[in-house]
Amino acid sequence: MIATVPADESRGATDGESPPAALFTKPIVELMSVDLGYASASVLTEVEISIGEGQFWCFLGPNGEGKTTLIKAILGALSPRRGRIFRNPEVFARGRVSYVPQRLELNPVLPTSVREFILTGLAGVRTHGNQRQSRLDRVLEIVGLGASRHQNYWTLSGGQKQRALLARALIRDPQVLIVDEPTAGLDLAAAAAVLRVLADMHATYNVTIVFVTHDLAIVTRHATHAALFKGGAVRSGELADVITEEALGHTFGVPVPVRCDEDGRPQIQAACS
Ligand SMILES: Nc1ncnc2c1ncn2[C@@H]1O[C@H](COP(=O)(O)OP(=O)(O)OP(=O)(O)O)[C@@H](O)[C@H]1O
Repeated sequence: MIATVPADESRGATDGESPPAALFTKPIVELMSVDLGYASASVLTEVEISIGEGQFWCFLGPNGEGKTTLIKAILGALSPRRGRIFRNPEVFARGRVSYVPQRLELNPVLPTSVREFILTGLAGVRTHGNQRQSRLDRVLEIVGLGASRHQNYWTLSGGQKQRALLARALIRDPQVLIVDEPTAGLDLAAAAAVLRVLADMHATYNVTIVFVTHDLAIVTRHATHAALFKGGAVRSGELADVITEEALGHTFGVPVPVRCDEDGRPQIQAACS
């Protein structure tokens, strides 16, 4: 696990007993006593969350509780009404954060091949020589859309569109990938394909993942950390500290039986009768 230090402390250790400096990575993003809202409407208050390098976060909670609002604040698209947000400049200033939205608001009348669509993800990224092509080939292979590269994006199935959206995010070579309900509405195989890509990005390339989902099975299987959204409050931290019967019951208003496996990882017990 990667420990975090407050944003204003410098990296590295000075005494011989300390762990390697790499363990003291600054947070990618940290919110301190942050309030968020729109016009006169308050959505979240007193948010405290610290997202570190290589962590896999799941944001979980009923509809309309502020998950997307927090993502907007993390991305800098919504200013806090109160409190402070630290964004690690080594990550944010270099454009190494990719966001996959829930839906894409584009005009379907525009003819766009899958290839052209994915390449729009390189906007603002300097590439040299044949880097664009090699990046494109790589992400098409990762998401399994190589054979569809010349197809019209708008004729793809829902699952394929979701994978193209993911490829458009991956082509920036992100250090942080923020995905808003990428498996919603997908069949089991399509959802599994998207999840495989995210899990592989996390495990193989140490990409930090922030994943909004309503699926508890995904949370207990993949997350290292979780944030629960309810009534304007966010409860965040390591998975075992957050995914408890008490916290899930409070968040969803129904009992959710939780047991821990031998590694202390929370598991949701199936509700079979
Ligand atoms: N641009 C906006 N202007 C005003 N209110 C907004 C705006 N965007 C969101 N809201 C409101 O903020 C609240 C939180 O919305 P948000 O989209 O963050 O919730 P969410 O947890 O992501 O929901 P869902 O699970 O349905 O995607 C809702 O009451 C919503 O109506």
